[in-house]
Amino acid sequence: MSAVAERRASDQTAAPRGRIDLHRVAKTYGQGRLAKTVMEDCSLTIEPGRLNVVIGPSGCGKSTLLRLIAGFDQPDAGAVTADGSPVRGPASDRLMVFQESALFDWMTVYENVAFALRAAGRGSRDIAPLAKDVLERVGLAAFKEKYPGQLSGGMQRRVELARALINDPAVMLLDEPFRGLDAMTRGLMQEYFLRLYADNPRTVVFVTTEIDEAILIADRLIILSNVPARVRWLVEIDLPRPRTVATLYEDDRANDIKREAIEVLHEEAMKSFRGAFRERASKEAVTAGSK
Ligand SMILES: Nc1ncnc2c1ncn2[C@@H]1O[C@H](COP(=O)(O)OP(=O)(O)OP(=O)(O)O)[C@@H](O)[C@H]1O
Repeated sequence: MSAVAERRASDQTAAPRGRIDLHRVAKTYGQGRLAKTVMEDCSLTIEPGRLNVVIGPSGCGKSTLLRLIAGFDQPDAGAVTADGSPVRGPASDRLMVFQESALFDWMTVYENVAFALRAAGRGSRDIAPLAKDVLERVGLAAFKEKYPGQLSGGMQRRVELARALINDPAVMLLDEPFRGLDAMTRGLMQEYFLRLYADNPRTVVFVTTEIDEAILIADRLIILSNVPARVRWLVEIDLPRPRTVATLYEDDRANDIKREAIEVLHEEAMKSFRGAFRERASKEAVTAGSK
């Protein structure tokens, strides 16, 4: 058993952690004429220990949803709770892995991974076996003395995953973690991620814009509407694991889910397109009127 999994197993008497509830959440950015309501009356329950994938039209509020759960932003109305307690700010129990690399360039891979535990006052003897374990799990044990700049994009993302995982958070929030990687590296990262998840299950909210990626990894697929975001469609992805891209291509149920999801996404994207068109037309009217 891995060092991280052992730590988790020793805590098995506790109730499962990592339940997230959003109750009628609203979020607006900006003020006055620049105000943009990104989320309105949005309710959602994320059950503990499941891999939830969130997908939706561009700019619909996917990152906002993660930021509210992480506690980086506060709702203007409604409530976000984690295990029944209001989310009032970031906590080590809810960790976010960002779209872009947030590694410290001046620290080695090992130092990056160990950083949060060191900052929390843990000693080297305590940290070393955990760091060794997570680095092995992401296939980077041989690279622990390298600096981020010496690694490929895929390797940097794996360091990010290791850095989040070593803290053993109840909830992991991943904001398009494989964005920008070439197709082959992305495929490998999905495999790494699924293996890591199988060994270290927990609540995951994973944002992606790729429907194939979503169906490959999800226990549950959540499609958000066009802005203001609400849950538009929620489906259990009850396909057997382990899954591979090749087996999903030939699976009727996977293809049905994909077809339906694409229809919903298309409808929502068209609303976004029409909304942007109307917004532009009304701005032009205001500009013309002020001349
Ligand atoms: N801090 C902010 N101030 C003003 N507007 C913001 C802010 N953060 C996000 N927005 C706007 O809110 C909307 C939703 O943003 P968000 O990043 O949550 O969407 P998204 O679905 O993750 O987008 P993408 O698919 O492009 O990653 C966008 O129009 C964005 O421009």
